[in-house]
Amino acid sequence: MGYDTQPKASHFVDGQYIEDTSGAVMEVVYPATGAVIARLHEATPAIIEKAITSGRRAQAEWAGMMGVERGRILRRAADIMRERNYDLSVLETHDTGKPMSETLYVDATSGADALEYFGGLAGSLTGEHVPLGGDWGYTVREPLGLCVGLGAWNYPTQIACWKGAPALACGNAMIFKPSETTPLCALKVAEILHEAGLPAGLYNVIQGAGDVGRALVGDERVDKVSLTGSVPTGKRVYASAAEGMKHVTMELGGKSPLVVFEDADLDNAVGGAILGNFYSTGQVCSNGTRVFVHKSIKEAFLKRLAERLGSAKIGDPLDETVNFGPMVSSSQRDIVLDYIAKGKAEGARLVCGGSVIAGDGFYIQPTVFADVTDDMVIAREEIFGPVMAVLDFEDEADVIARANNTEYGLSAGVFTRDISRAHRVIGQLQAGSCFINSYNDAPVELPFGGSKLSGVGRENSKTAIEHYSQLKSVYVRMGDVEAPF
Ligand SMILES: NC(=O)c1ccc[n+]([C@@H]2O[C@H](COP(=O)([O-])OP(=O)(O)OC[C@H]3O[C@@H](n4cnc5c(N)ncnc54)[C@H](O)[C@@H]3O)[C@@H](O)[C@H]2O)c1
Ligand SMILES: O=CCc1c[nH]cn1
Repeated sequence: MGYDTQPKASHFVDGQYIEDTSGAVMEVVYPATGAVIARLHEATPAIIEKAITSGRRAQAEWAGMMGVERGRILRRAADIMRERNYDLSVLETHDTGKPMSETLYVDATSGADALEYFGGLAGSLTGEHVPLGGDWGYTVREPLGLCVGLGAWNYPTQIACWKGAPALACGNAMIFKPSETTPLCALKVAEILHEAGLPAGLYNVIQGAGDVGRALVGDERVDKVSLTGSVPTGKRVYASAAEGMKHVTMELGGKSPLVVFEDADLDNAVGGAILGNFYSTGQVCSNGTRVFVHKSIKEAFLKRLAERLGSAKIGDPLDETVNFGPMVSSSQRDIVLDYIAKGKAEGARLVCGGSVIAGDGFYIQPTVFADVTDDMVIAREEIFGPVMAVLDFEDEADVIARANNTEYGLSAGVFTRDISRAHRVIGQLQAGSCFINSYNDAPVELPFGGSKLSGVGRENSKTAIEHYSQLKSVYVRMGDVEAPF
């Protein structure tokens, strides 16, 4: 069948596509060519109001349904997503520029995993019985109410599902606002959920940039906000949510360390560094962009890395043999080019890449800097593009201290054949999502999220249930009440 990149309308609210052409025009640009592939409108106050009122109305009934019934709908949506994986992957590629060699295996499939996993859990979200001598108590797990999801542009389908699936499983409604850069995929998630039987109003998608997000976060009828985005946005959204004492999940940025010891399997370590720096053209929050390599193997590591980067197939992301696509936008590419210039100016050694690739799309070469020192800007700030910084180390305690010397704490990885060292080092690294002899795996069964400035709360796994529900405690007295007077 194939999806049209121009959706029927900009927003999906109360079970149907709706439009309000008085909202500012948003042009959707295909990163591989620079062509405009859709025109949408930002949500107006009227659209925002409809999303909130329909969400609240629908949530009250949804919360009263049995968990297994809610779960059945989510699992049906997962099946539909898997059936439509090809078309969803083509759309994801148009939205983001990520190559089909990735989107076919990661995006809708990861979204379907979340729907399936939380659909499976929905029937088991119970409280507990607490014996209290002659009396007893019990807890009831209740939904939070109306949740708002705010998405980043790197994984539009995955983010829409990672937030929507646990929210709905717990009996909440969700209004999801995708990134203004990649607004197309979440509309398909909403369509599929409703096709699977989700009652109207429970998963509304509305479009817009920061202003629309701000209006949602500031509305007193919203009970929870889950943001995937940058640290500066996270600080603003967290502060605004705090005004209304709303629940929050913050999935923010990082500058994560990947430590390669001298006994590591070299090709596996190089593979991990490639996955942690160049997958999705480097636009992954958890990327291990500070690669600490033991001095004794540094040159061998760099040689093998340069060889393997030489075989990257850069090009049309719709060609399934291509494995490195464009950046999401020209402005993001400019940010990355600016960092590359800073790396050169600060005296880092450019091992490979460093330039744009001529043409209409937003391509840039996979770039590796060596001899990077801790104080350089490219070792301190999140670049969110295909730029790897390789730093030397010789001592375990020293590299742990240097790896932790950052305000971020999203991810960390270690490559070594010494299993004791692997666990000892990971145990001391300050990060929420860690990897041993691997990098960037994000299965739905494991919690995902950061510490320090990288975030609050966790997505995925049973832990996410804690972030989309709350417990009511009930004390039951079996005898008479003894009052003092
Ligand atoms: N930890 C994670 O899971 C994760 C995953 C993907 C991306 N990220 C991070 O996201 C960033 C890149 O994405 P981005 O550029 O889209 O992030 P961003 O912070 O610019 O925007 C994120 C979302 O917040 C919205 N927004 C912006 N200002 C707002 C405000 N004041 N109130 C409410 N909403 C507002 C945007 O419209 C967008 O939908 C990187 O820092 C990356 O590390 C984190
Ligand atoms: O971009 C961050 C979320 C993520 C990590 N791996 C896959 N998705």
